[in-house]
Amino acid sequence: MAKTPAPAAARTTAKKPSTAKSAAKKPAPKKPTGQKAARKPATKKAPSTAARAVVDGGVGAKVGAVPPPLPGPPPPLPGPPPPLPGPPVPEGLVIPPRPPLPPATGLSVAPRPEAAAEPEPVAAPEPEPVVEPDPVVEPQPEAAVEPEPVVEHQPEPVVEPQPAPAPVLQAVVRETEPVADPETQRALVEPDPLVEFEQLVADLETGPEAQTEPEPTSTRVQVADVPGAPAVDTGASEALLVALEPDAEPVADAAVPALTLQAVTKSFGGTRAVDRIDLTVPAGSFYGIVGPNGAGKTTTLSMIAGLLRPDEGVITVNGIDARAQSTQAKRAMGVLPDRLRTFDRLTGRQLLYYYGVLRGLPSAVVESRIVDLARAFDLVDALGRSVSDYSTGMTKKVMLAGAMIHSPRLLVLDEPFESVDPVSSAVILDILSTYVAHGGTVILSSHGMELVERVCSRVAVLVAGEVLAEGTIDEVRGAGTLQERFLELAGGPGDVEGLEWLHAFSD
Ligand SMILES: Nc1ncnc2c1ncn2[C@@H]1O[C@H](COP(=O)(O)OP(=O)(O)OP(=O)(O)O)[C@@H](O)[C@H]1O
Repeated sequence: MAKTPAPAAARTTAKKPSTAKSAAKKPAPKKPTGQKAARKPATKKAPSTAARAVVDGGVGAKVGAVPPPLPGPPPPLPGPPPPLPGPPVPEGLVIPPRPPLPPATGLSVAPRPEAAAEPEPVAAPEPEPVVEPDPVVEPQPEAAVEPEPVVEHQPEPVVEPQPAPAPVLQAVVRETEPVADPETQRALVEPDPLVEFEQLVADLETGPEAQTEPEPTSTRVQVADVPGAPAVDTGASEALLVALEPDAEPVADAAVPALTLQAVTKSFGGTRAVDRIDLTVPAGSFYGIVGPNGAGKTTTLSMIAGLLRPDEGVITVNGIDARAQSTQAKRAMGVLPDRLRTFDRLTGRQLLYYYGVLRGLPSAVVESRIVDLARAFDLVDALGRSVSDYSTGMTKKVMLAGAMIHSPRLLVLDEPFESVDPVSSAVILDILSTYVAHGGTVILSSHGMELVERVCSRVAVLVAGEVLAEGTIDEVRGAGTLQERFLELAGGPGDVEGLEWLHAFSD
């Protein structure tokens, strides 16, 4: 097909893109299965004195040497275990007000039956059990202070009570460990403290307007069935949009772009991932970033989201310098990161609750929005399950829901439609389009040229870290399609010569 040159209107960089393809990214790390180590039997009975003597090879290990039963009352159970070691709380962390704990959640640190039965007399003094009936002497102090039962059973009561807000917070803090895992946290390759958790914690400082946000009167629209997919509640998306309509508070200056990047640069070692790019995303626009693998899309979006720090350049969000006033900038954003890193040992409901309360929303508002989001994203039946057991598409949907729950003005979405089924994609598109129509701004990356062409108002073509074309869809694609223009800018398909061996089958 003949290639049509881009119109002059499009801001198209004349330079020829590098034909060298960037190295493919490492495959996403396998999701943890969340299995726990098998517990050892909880009630391990202490052997009798004689039996211990046999086991220990002690002298006089004869059956007949079993002493008579103790005359006195049974020794008291060891006291309650020491308090649970608290998770490290980041400095400055302010835990939002929590609703009262539900009854019988198992969160209590009172001694559990297993812990009480656990006292294995490791080195109990044996000498005179009969003449020493004093129950104070008999209980083994080792068992009383042994921390093992506490540590071993600790995770269960935290995760089990699904609708309980308090366990959510506790589990969340504990789940910060994976964030520091170098295998799964590419963003942590550099010594940048701005990780997602910090971002969310910083959002605890959310202003009073969010704290006092009234419960939205979520007009539940009844299900308007999607043909062929009655399970998806598209009506919920409308109800959701009532709740998620971007903050009605007017921006100081409507002419202020939702997002700007000026000469933003990022290198990883010798790899210049983003090379002095300039972008302006008008408020209320649906903005697409496209580019081949390794072009720098994720790096760009991660810098916008505050997950990576630019080496150079300035990013503003609603006119706010994202570096100088990072908390305010982050408060205005909802982020779907490229890799589905999240606290996946929580259930979907817990995760969404966590997203909401860390954004400063009142508990009742969060719970109401969870209902709306779950219906819109077809996650109602999955809310009670651990996110680690979700499919990739389900995980993406619950994280997208979490990005929206505080109705931010700007959504930064890295490949939001990847792995999502067509029906859910249609619902998400519907939600996002209406969100933009109500004044919200979406910036997303995608490999779907047809989708970008259809839904985005503006697009930037990023190749080898540089913006080679930017403008409205019509400006960038010219007389052809966006796909044709993309291939022209990205250097066309790779060279398939040399693969003839593939056609000479090995069997
Ligand atoms: N943490 C990192 N450490 C080292 N190199 C990195 C890191 N992150 C990105 N890169 C490199 O930066 C370049 C841009 O990567 P990036 O992930 O931004 O591309 P992308 O356009 O999102 O690609 P894709 O379409 O495959 O998702 C690539 O060469 C990549 O290998």
